[in-house]
Amino acid sequence: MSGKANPFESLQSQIDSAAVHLDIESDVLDRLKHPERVLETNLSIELDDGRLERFKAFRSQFNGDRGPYKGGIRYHPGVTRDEVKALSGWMVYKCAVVNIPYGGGKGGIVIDPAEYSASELERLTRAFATELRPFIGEDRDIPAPDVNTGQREMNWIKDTYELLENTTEPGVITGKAIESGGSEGRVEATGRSTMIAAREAFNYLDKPIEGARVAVQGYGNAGWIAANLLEEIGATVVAVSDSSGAIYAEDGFDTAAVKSFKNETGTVSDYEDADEEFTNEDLLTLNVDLLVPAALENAIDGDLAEDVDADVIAEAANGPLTPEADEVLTERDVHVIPDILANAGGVTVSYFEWVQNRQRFYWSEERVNEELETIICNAFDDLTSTYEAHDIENFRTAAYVVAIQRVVNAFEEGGTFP
Ligand SMILES: NC(=O)C1=CN([C@@H]2O[C@H](COP(=O)(O)OP(=O)(O)OC[C@H]3O[C@@H](n4cnc5c(N)ncnc54)[C@H](O)[C@@H]3O)[C@@H](O)[C@H]2O)C=CC1
Ligand SMILES: O=C(O)CCC(=O)C(=O)O
Repeated sequence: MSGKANPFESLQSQIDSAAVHLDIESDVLDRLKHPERVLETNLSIELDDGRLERFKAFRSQFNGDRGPYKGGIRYHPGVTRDEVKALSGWMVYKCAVVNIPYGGGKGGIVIDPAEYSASELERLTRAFATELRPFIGEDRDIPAPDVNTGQREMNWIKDTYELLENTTEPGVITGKAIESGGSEGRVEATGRSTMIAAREAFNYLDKPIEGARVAVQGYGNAGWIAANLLEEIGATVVAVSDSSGAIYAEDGFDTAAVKSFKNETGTVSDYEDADEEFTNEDLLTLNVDLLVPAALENAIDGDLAEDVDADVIAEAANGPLTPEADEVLTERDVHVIPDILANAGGVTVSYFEWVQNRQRFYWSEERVNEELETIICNAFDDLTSTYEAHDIENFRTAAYVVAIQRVVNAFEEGGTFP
């Protein structure tokens, strides 16, 4: 996690901004701002050289009013208890804004996975799955991938859970490999919803997406797919970055070629067809039509927001803007498509995966993408009609108004979503 803002306080401030537009009792509001429970555990595993090492891990279950807790597991040295709490809260409102029947959860292990072997990571992941076992289940809490985790880790968790429970329950986790019960389209889903949300926003704002100049911060699962699909619909991706630095091409990148280069070398820096290399800060303040932060929280704070030179920001990452940045950008008339909508494709296709697992009936990629398109477009329409009807200051607050109302309705109806 970069920057100084505490992401849990950012979440609470986003909820407060929306509550102004809603008629919610203060005790109910207070409940919406705190996790129901947080598991904190120490995982000791044997390293390849025989030593033991201890890793701190968390799982936060924020709110289950609309269904089982749902959300990814992150492996990163910057993971903290408050970060996991914030990420689990964002999941609650994300699932509500796209209207899928889940609450929100999130987990993390404090580790730089690049420093460990595959067998060490497997032992650690299986140890975490063993700790999580009593708290998860297809109707209880359903983890998924996030930063530095993917199909491999999800398969290890599923396998450990099923061995311990002596059952077959692929819906206990999503983001699995296809052969283990994963869904077509899940790997691409986060970047796909970012593209759809950006396309809808440009349409709403009467700006052409064809030829729009795009900068993407973070070239992992979410960022590279968003870049690739935006290129596919005619935008020009002029800048991309990862933790090693940023690169620029005036006429736009062949995003798939940059990805192949990153796969080979581990970074986007030194990519031969770039016009220039610069810093991540330069990328965030580049003159573009669309900026896509797709790395970590707090990428843009209030000071940096003064220098942002984009018309629209689509948040593929969770929490990339601080509340101060939001204030500055609203003032400057920069439209921000919030994370809880822009990156909701990931959890939406996780929902499709869970449905397919439970029915033991698997969909084509075409069907997955069509259903995803419908859900994200409907959510964008809900957002903009609320934005207009209540004369709300920005898209983020409008999204929270829609989402909070749905959570409160479920709570007041006295139980979980069917
Ligand atoms: N994977 C998923 O399904 C979903 C991911 N997200 C969010 O998207 C964001 C990225 O996640 P993934 O793409 O899955 O992770 P990832 O691990 O595949 O990629 C992260 C990328 O960010 C880069 N990065 C890290 N720090 C950076 C910095 N300071 N400046 C520039 N680049 C930096 C890394 O080098 C890497 O390219 C996170 O906020 C995550 O929570 C949100 C919804 C679903
Ligand atoms: O696929 C999921 O269940 C959750 C993905 C996730 O962690 C997120 O949307 O931030």
